[in-house]
Amino acid sequence: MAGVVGRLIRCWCRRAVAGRSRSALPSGHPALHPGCCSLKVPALQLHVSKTAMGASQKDFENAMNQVKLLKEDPGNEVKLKLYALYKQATEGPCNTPKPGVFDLINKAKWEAWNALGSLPKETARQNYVDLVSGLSSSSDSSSQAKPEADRKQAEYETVVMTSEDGITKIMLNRPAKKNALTEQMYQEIMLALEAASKDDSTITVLTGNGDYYSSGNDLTNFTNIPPEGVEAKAKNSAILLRNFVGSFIDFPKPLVAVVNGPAVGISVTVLGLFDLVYATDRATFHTPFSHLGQTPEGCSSYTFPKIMGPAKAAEMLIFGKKLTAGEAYAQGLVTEVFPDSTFQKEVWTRLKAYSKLPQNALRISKQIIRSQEKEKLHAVNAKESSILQERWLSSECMNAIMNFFSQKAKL
Ligand SMILES: CCCCCCCCCC/C=C\CC(=O)SCCNC(=O)CCNC(=O)[C@H](O)C(C)(C)COP(=O)(O)OP(=O)(O)OC[C@H]1O[C@@H](n2cnc3c(N)ncnc32)[C@H](O)[C@@H]1OP(=O)(O)O
Repeated sequence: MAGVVGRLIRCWCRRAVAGRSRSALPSGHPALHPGCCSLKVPALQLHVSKTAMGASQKDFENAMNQVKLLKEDPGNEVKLKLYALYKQATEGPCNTPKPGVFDLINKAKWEAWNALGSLPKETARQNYVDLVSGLSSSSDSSSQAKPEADRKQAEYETVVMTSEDGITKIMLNRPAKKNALTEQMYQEIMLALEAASKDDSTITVLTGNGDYYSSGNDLTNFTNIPPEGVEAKAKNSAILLRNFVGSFIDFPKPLVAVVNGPAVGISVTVLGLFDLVYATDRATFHTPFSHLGQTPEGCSSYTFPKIMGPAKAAEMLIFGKKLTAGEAYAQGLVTEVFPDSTFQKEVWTRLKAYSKLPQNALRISKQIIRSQEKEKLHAVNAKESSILQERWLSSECMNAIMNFFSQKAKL
């Protein structure tokens, strides 16, 4: 553990001495880079959508996220199209000098972009959204060819995904670490939610294995600093956080938290985006953000004051007051509390009964309720993530993380 503390201190000092290092994200398209495969560049036949100029900035951002979740490599030709449309949509017509004849990769990218001529930004944005939507549906249909049960579990190491009786259960599975959320786990939860949104189940459940629901963000996430530096890490983490919370905001089916024990940090804040929260009476709800030099996420800066009123939300989110399950119920964060001895039995009996209700009616009712707020929630998510990106670089945050590891090292 002393090693971890040492690494943290070195990273922090490097940042202080070296000043601001640049982002690890390459310029150009955020997710796909045609340069890594073959260099054949076909003539680009760009399809101009019937609904040109209809895609909003949010549709565009969703499509960019969708690209990251594609299960199959779409190939060089498509990647070049995506790259070109992305550049056209964000920067307009190609405005950079043509790369030299031996700079094959950048030349291919430049030619793809340049081929779009003066295509309006809005049309490029719409074409990008259309192209991604086509890719997502074909990647879904090809993955459906595999037996669902095999496909589901084989993809995950940190969560267990099962489907039974119309209920898909996503179980956080690092009980020895109190289900602290590693970067891999954030990714796997997003993938699992994506799969659950498309499977034939009626209800999706998130729960934890062991005595904890989750102890929140795994603090060792702060110690894996890439060579690009701590700022690049913070930037990538803010993108990860935003995508993670976004997948709860956009989840289309009834989503239930089965809170089997204490919950900390981000595992608490996203509860405001669930449709039902069932808790054992052993559960507690704790958001020690200020203690960690951090600020609220998971849209809690918006959902908590709405759910429990600003005064109680402030006690939790600003001052880090830990709530018992009974208190969380009284404040509207929890739907119902069950005695620990009968928790699993009672909750699953209830959920099995709910899962027999007409599937489409449940889904549509959820969407009516949530759609009123979606735009707002995405805006709050973006703001919270960008504030945290700055916070993670603060000495308050770094010192708090070092304290956690120093305490452990002393034990
Ligand atoms: C810049 C990079 C960021 C990248 C992240 C991307 C997106 C993140 C966005 C969210 C940001 C923050 C939101 C939050 O979630 S803040 C809350 C963070 N969580 C905590 O502060 C909890 C820390 N843990 C504890 O206080 C205690 O462990 C506990 C949960 C109260 C349990 O105490 P205990 O005595 O019952 O058990 P303990 O022996 O401590 O734990 C068993 C082992 O598990 C390890 N562990 C538990 N929780 C965490 C954790 N959150 N991170 C890392 N490790 C954790 C603990 O260290 C023990 O390990 P070991 O057996 O000693 O090896």
